[in-house]
Amino acid sequence: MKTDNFAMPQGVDWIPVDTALGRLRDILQPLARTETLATAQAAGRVLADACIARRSNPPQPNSAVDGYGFAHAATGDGPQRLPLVEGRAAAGQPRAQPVPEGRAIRILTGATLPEGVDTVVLEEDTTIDGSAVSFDGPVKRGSNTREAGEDVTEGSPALPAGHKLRAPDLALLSAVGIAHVTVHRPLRVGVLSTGDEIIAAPDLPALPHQIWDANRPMLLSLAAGWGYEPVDLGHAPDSDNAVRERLDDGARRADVILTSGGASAGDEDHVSALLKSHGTLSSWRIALKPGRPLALATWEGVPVFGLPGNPVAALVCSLIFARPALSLLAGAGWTEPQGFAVPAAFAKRKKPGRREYLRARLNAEGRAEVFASEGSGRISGLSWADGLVELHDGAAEIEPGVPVRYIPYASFGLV
Ligand SMILES: Nc1nc2c(c(=O)[nH]1)N[C@H]1C(S)=C(S)[C@@H](COP(=O)(O)OP(=O)(O)OC[C@H]3O[C@@H](n4cnc5c(N)ncnc54)[C@H](O)[C@@H]3O)O[C@H]1N2
Ligand code: MOO
Repeated sequence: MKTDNFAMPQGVDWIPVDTALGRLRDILQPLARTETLATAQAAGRVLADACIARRSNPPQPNSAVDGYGFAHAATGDGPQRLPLVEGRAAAGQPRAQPVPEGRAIRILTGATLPEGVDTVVLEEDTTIDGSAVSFDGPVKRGSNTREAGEDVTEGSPALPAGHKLRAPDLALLSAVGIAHVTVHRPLRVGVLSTGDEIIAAPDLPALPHQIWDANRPMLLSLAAGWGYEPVDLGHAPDSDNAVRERLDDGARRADVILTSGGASAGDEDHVSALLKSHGTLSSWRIALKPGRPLALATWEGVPVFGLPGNPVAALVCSLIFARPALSLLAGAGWTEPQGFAVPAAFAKRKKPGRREYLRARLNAEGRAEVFASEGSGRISGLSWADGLVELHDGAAEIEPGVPVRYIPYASFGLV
């Protein structure tokens, strides 16, 4: 981190979402640990260095189709008839002898163009009579061929540092001869739940006043889905010592810690209290619904995101704040979710002052419908939804048909 705390400038009270995001982006820096992996094993990892093409793709000019190759110079308008040379050129079986001007050769897709061939005519556009191929001219010079390096040239960057490797990237790197890549080590994301009412797992008995931990499995799974190493820090009751012990454990085993619960300023909000007494807490009151309280701190130098306890707020805060922040820490840079304007299937009057995220999904007409309740404890709405509708900070009068910004879960890397 560039500074050891997340303090907002003096006088900032309710923090607009964009200000909070800008602040996080300024404060956080990538963690430097890297390792070298075989390209084939590196899917999901983030490149620490640019990958420079060891050779061009394609390495040599070749044919894009099955057909007949020849020198363009010997052809013209109208019917063409070129005698065929013996043999053929096929992928992996290059032809050593040149093709004389005025003659043609049988050539297959992917075959290196033999010397003397710069143009290929598609098999379906030809007729063969004995030892000659006929077709209608004119044929464009270079047609149905692929130039050496037309895709990637040797020595050029095939992929930049910070790129997260996906399946197609393994194809590209392999094609240009890159067998090993230097990648960031996966970010270790510690997840801790807090609260006296929380029972660690649903296979344990719970009294009526107790609830099973819903946030921890959700956050661990989010971290894993984003390509990080989830580190389960368990659950701590509302006691300074218990929370302290878990945070110490987290600082040893994780690069960043997500806690949930105890983030606001109530009597039992031990996470805030403890982080504050440790000296590096900034409690951000964000102009956001749901997810108003967000505690940001460092514990033994490890960034801690104190997410609100309500599961809906915990998820929204994770998607909006933790996701881009973790991406930056992991070396993949800041990320913005991709949203789409779609007509609303609902009506809502919104007051100015807070940005709102509504649990949403697209109906059969491609309109965004929203979950019946905005209650921050209504976990079922998170499962009902396939994404979020984002309502900007100002006032809004939404009627059915009015365009709204819909962000699918998939745009948040939530699958
Ligand atoms: N006086 C005020 N009270 C509250 C405010 C406020 O600004 N002033 N903000 C409200 C909002 S908004 C939220 S969100 C919550 C956030 O509170 P905490 O982060 O301190 O969370 P808790 O009080 O510990 O829990 C809130 C709620 O969530 C349940 N919970 C907590 N952890 C889990 C878990 N792991 N799995 C399932 N459910 C969990 C907890 O039982 C509570 O019902 O504060 C409001 N109050
Ligand atoms: O963050 Mo709270 O859940 O907005 O309601």
